[in-house]
Amino acid sequence: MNKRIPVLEIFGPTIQGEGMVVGRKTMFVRTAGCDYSCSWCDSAFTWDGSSKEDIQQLECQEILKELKKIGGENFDHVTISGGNPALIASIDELVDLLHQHGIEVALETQGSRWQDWFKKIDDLTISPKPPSSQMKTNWHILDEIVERLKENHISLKVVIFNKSDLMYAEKVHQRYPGIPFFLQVGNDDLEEMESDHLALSLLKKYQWLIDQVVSSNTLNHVRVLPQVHALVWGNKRGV
Ligand SMILES: C[S@@+](CC[C@H](N)C(=O)[O-])C[C@H]1O[C@@H](n2cnc3c(N)ncnc32)[C@H](O)[C@@H]1O
Ligand SMILES: Nc1nc2[nH]cc(C(=O)O)c2c(=O)[nH]1
Ligand code: SF4
Ligand SMILES: [Mg+2]
Repeated sequence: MNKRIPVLEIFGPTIQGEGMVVGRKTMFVRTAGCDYSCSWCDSAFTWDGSSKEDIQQLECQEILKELKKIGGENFDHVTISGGNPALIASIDELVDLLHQHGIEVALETQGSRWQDWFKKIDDLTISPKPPSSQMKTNWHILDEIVERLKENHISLKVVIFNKSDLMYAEKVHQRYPGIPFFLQVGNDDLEEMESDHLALSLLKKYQWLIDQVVSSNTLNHVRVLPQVHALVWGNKRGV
């Protein structure tokens, strides 16, 4: 087994800008590689080859050292995202190491692959992909992942760009009614470098999404959120 983890960036402390622990002070570890290629991925550099020279193969001790170097004593929570961290078996050891140091661990993944170490994650977000992404959900795998995690602190988060994405979100929520459910504003302005312009357009999209959800009779026990980090810092990397 390869004990090293392909890491593209380590950053923070910042706040978790999305979903179930939004606002939580956290560090990020972003892994390289994804089994999907979503049309609107805001982290495409993790899988499209454009940053392949930045990938570092790190042991978990080295990751902890880098987290401490950047974050000092100013954090007690680490979010592992990607790419898809669920491709990497050796994250198991990283989760244990962080826990040994009193650090809580969150995970962002799309629900396409299972790892046994999911059971140890403190805040686990599963983000199945709607039609606008051009990806196809494997419902059998998703059913199994949700079933295995029913005792854990998990949530479902669907990014919304249009009405067919909303219909997909309704389907996901109806399929897993007991799981905390988040709808997230989609950002299709990934080239906008003027953060004020981006914030304005994202707020308009947030308003549209709220309007859609309040007028739905299937999306009742749900939460609607923007990507807070995109509102504050725009499309900047490493925040
Ligand atoms: C970059 S992904 C990495 C983790 C995992 N591959 C996944 O998709 O869940 C982290 C989160 O960002 C969301 N995301 C990616 N691109 C986005 C965009 N353009 N607008 C809004 N959310 C986006 C994903 O849906 C996911 O919830
Ligand atoms: N602040 C902040 N919050 C986030 N939540 C999920 C992120 C991700 O890219 O997975 C992300 C990110 O990149 N930055
Ligand atoms: S699954 Fe996540 S990282 Fe992979 S392409 Fe989609 S949004 Fe990007
Ligand atoms: Mg992101």
